Amino acid sequence: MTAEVKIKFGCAPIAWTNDDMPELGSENSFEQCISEMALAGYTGTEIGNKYPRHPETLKRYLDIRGLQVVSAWFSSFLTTKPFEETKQAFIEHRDFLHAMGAKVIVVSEQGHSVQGQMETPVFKEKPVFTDSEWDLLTQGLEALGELASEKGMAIVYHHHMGTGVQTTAEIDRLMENTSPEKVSLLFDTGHLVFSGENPIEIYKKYQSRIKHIHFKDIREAVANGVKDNQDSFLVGVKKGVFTVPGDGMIDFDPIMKEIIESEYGGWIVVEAEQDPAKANPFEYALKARKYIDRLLQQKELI
Ligand SMILES: O=C1C[C@@H](O)[C@H](O)[C@@H](O)C1=O
Ligand SMILES: [Co+2]
Repeated sequence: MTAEVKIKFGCAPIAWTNDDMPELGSENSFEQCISEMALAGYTGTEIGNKYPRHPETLKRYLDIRGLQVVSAWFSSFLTTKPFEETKQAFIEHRDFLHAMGAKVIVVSEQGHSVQGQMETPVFKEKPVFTDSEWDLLTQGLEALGELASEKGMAIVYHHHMGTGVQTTAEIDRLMENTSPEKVSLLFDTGHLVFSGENPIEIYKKYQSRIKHIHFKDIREAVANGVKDNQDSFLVGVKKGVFTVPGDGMIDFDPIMKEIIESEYGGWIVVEAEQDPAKANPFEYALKARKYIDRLLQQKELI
């Protein structure tokens, strides 16, 4: 090794069983999922709906496979529900992740979100927050950030297709109106490129606040089709808009260069939801791991 790579690589279970559409991959078991992740060379995992929710039980399954919990998704409803409701659910989620040794908590605002709606065109009908909803969001996120820091953790905000924080302007507004001490950012390559944003620009601008990364690639023709046909986010996923890094339109080489130059020391999680009946999750997880290794080898980092 010629230089120190501080990045750790994890894999998301969504390629085996999709939490947004549990019928996708319902046949894949929890143990198959984590065994295949480990076999493909990952050391971290996020949490899916088949994972045991009891920390000691989950640890037993993961430890013997050399896996650790990196984070897990949390849906906030700061713009549509009383803060207390989000707060109670968040504390439960935080305490579980803390018991599992995770350092960051993925948060995404689902108030007015269309990401889970099968019939709603994702580009045309994504929500746009009003000024007062923005205030509820930014103040609520700062409060969640304070709750996270009570346990030495941080919240990482997940910009997402079909939500009120999707575009560059919306990410900018969120970052400008929240304190870096309380709200960090998750950088998801797939969502940025699908939305038409420039991932390098976002990475450069917010590298000091990016504490978690999701790597996914985009099948360009499918993404264009989703836009032209006015498909929903979920229909786009079923059609195969997402795939693993190295299999789509995104050039990860300059992205990896920025990440390495910024001395990023967190996790990069390969998260490429697609229909497991069409894209074997183990095969694709391995393909991504080999592609990432090739990128690091070209930079003489491994
Ligand atoms: O991080 C994520 C979690 C999923 O549930 C979501 O829909 C996916 O697209 C994603 O990026
Ligand atoms: Co993601």
